[in-house]
Amino acid sequence: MEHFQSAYQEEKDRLDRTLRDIDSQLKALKSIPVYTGHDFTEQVLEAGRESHRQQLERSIREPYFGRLDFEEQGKEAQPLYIGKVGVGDQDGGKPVVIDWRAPVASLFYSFTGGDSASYDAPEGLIEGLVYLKRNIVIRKGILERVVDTYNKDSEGPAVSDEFLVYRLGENKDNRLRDIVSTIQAEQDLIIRAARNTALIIQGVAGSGKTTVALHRLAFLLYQYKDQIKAERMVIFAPNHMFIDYISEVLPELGVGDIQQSTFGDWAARVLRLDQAPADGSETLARWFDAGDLREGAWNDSDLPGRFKGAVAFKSILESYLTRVESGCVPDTDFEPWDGARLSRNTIIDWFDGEYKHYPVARRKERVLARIHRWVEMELKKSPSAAALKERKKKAQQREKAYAKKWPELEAVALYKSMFQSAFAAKGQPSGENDADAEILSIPKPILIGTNAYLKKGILKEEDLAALLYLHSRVHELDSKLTFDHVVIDEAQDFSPLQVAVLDRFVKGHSFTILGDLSQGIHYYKGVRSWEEMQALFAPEETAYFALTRSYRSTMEIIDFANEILKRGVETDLLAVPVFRSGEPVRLKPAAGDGRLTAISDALRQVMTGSHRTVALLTRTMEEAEHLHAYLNEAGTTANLIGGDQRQYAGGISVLPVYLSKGLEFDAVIVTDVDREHYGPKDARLLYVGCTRALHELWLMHGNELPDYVPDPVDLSVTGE
Ligand SMILES: Nc1ncnc2c1ncn2[C@@H]1O[C@H](COP(=O)(O)OP(=O)(O)OP(=O)(O)O)[C@@H](O)[C@H]1O
Repeated sequence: MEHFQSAYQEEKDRLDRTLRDIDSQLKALKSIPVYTGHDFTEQVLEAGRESHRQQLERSIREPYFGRLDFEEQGKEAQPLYIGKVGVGDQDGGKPVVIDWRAPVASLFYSFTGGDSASYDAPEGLIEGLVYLKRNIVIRKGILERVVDTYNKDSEGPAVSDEFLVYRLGENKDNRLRDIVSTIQAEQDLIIRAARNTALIIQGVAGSGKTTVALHRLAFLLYQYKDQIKAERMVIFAPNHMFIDYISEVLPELGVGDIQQSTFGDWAARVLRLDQAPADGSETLARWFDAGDLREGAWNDSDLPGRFKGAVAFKSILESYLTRVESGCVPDTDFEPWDGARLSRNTIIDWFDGEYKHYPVARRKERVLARIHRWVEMELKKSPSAAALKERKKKAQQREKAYAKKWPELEAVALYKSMFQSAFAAKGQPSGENDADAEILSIPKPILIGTNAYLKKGILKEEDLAALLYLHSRVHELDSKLTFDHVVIDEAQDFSPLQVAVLDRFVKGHSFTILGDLSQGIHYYKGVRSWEEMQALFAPEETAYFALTRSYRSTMEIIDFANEILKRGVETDLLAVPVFRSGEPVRLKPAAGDGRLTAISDALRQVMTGSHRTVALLTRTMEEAEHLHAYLNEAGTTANLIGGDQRQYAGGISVLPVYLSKGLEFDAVIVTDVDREHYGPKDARLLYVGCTRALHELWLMHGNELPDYVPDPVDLSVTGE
């Protein structure tokens, strides 16, 4: 007790000193008049002062969150205070607060007890001793809590989770938050991994994948500030509401300007499409409406998304491109007017010789420009002004007609013509060359289906990766469109071809790819194993990490969700809970006429707690609309969330379970947990729903529970 009191007093004194220091730095900065003139050097200095001012203003509210007493070999032990931003002392000398991303700060996260400690620094491995690791909670400049997680002098467990459990027990509002004060060693390894590697991370639900990815971006920007720019980094997320949900973490970490996009939106920008083709509503309905629609559609060759997302599809595109390239130059000489002739052989020499190293669209452009120059030279040889005029006119017409004989080399046009020629060739005697054979390997139903909608000018989400691949092969990539680093969240719903295409847009395979195969509910397009992604890279270009601890939910919820997985999906990817106990999971009947009343009763009971966010997860969109209307009528304010939702407002949300992926709520009520709604293949979907809950989980069930829902008597589940 005495120790804690003295620790508290010690930290309070230190905090007062730090705040005074920051305050006087701020005052000094503010006393310099803001420069508004045109001198460039002065403008740069002013921008530097402004960003320093902003940093200090953030620091003064919460200057640091941790302390580490470290004795570097051969030096004296000293306390290091670690914060979200580094603060130097008034004279720019010794740091008062160390940035959490600095090499020495990694000890704060990686040290888990023991006699010696070390960390990697630019100058090599630094070794020494850790005496104290302390968490310090400061809110609005006031010291709230001091918790020692390691003290060399005291007995007991080396590093305790007490502080982490305290943080996890808090209620959440409508945004994801930073975790700088409690990053775990396994997460820190990923955050600080080297830049030029494709990291592939399998993390169970709630293991912090999204959070870790965002912290990694902030780390990369700090560590490689001269080589990486925020605007050239991107995080791909599944939908706009999710982007809104994560939108505050990066600014909190002091890094803005990082692009956040869905794959569809980005593809539409690159391909200059008017609109991003989304998963069609009929696809979603087919896959997420309860019932038998999906039966018999689980083979890859029946699933267009799986077929078009496979790396094998890339070789089909390649061989089609080879065919297009070899047949690009029209099979006639070029005659700008009668009597003048440029032989096809000369044109082929240009196309296949001098310009060979350019992408094909550029080769075409160059050849046509050269032909034009040749025409101009020839025109100069005209015998009279009248002949010149006449020839010029003819040449213009014929150049235009000749250019038209070249194939159109835009991605969409190429893709369409590929399907058309495959369609036309089907049923004909076997292909004349290898290229034909490749194209003809497209399964018939996919060929017929795709050709039919392409003809109508429709594109689907499943076509985007192939279109981007074609685009990147025929055009030179605009450097404005390339990335320094790419994060793919919910990557289990990405296809290998999507990643292969992105690899063409990113420097040095600099990827962070995160997902959870147990949450692979977009089965019709996503990956089935991480090897599918790993195979895209050479072994030395990629690294695999697994996150198995789950931080979001209580032990009761995790045990329950794990059981669903064990029974419904054969998997060894089970979550290990942090020791945080809460309410038992509740199973309540809600069927027939009393269904809606039972659900709203459950909601009322849940709302008596201190929860700030509660979700009602229905099985389909239609049921969400229905339930929402019912609650509204009963005077309960709730937000209905649909597929095109752009913002997440918190409070009570009603949404279909498949849209809840990636989000979390203090309490979750899953409705209609019965065999009619959750068929044998829906265990993953129910798992996603259950793992959205932080503190409380209720399942409202009809008459017959699916086999994979555990018996309330087992586990710590209460039922009725
Ligand atoms: N080290 C940590 N300290 C405190 N909280 C953490 C830590 N790691 C994760 N969390 C919390 O756990 C929750 C889950 O994190 P996050 O959403 O990033 O996980 P995820 O793996 O992306 O989840 P899912 O796949 O289920 O969507 C968040 O509330 C996050 O703040």
